[in-house]
Amino acid sequence: YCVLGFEVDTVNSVQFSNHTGYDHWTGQVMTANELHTLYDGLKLNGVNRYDYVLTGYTRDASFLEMVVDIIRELKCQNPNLVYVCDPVMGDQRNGDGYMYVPEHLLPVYKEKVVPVADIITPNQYEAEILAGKKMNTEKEALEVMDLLHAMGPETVVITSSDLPSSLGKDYLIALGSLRKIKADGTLVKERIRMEIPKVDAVFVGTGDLFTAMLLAWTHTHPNNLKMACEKTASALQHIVRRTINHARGKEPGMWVGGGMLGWGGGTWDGWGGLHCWVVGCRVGWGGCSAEGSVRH
Ligand SMILES: Nc1ncnc2c1ncn2[C@@H]1O[C@H](COP(=O)(O)OP(=O)(O)O)[C@@H](O)[C@H]1O
Ligand SMILES: Cc1ncc(COP(=O)(O)O)c(C=O)c1O
Repeated sequence: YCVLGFEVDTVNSVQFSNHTGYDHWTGQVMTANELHTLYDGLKLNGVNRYDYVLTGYTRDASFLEMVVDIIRELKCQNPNLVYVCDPVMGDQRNGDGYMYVPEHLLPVYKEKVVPVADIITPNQYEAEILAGKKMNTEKEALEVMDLLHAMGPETVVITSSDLPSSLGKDYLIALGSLRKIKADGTLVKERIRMEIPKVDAVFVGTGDLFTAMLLAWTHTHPNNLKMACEKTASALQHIVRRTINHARGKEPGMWVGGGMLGWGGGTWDGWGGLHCWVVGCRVGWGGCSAEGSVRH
């Protein structure tokens, strides 16, 4: 199907009853073999040419390694392919970080996946464990982003952090960094900081949604990370506000959960012709979350 002008092929990396923030969850984790089988089908039909690949939540190390093999092959098919990786591993609550996927995935992300990624979207905790360095100040955050660039990706966006905001404690900080070596050898560097008004609730799936939106907006604004991030954050802000209003009974007529969140204004039609492969979307029901939106 076609969303925001992208024709998207989705592959489940897991199929769970609900997201793992619930007390219980059941379902299947897809294996490397199963992914390979699907990819083989695409190859046999000669339809394995993509403009973008986006990966998210995964629990299986060999699956991740297979993703890397496939990315390499897809990049041979299309050298301009952009791989957008959300290294979904964990989060922090009240300053304490924790992993919600098996710990042995970290070295696979570090040594194999991040090096082939063009854009990565870790949260603060994920950025810190990938770089092996804490970020307590903005200066340290810039150093962490430089360490992540050195691992491979041209674009690093830290989707949320608890760095202090000059606007007060009701704002969360997101940071972005674009580091590009142009054909003539000059280094282009763009750093951005966004202060995002906090909604007093915990959302699951917003990181996934952020990554999907960033993919779409960096396509429209390939050399303007600020613009791409602003448009991404704007959509997120609309969606979390509508979600919380709905959850509190203030907004009628909208579905929450199961993949039917409304968009907060703007028209994104008519981009046409792009082909994108999303690995790692999830199907979930119930709760106050934005999870369906990742299926873009
Ligand atoms: N409580 C919140 N209030 C406002 N915006 C939020 C909130 N939680 C998440 N977001 C939005 O979702 C984006 C992704 O944040 P988050 O879900 O914390 O990332 P991750 O899932 O990678 O940890 C943020 O940049 C912000 O735009
Ligand atoms: C199945 C699944 N996918 C993805 C995520 C990541 O969610 P977020 O987008 O908030 O980082 C989680 C977090 O619990 C999850 O359980």
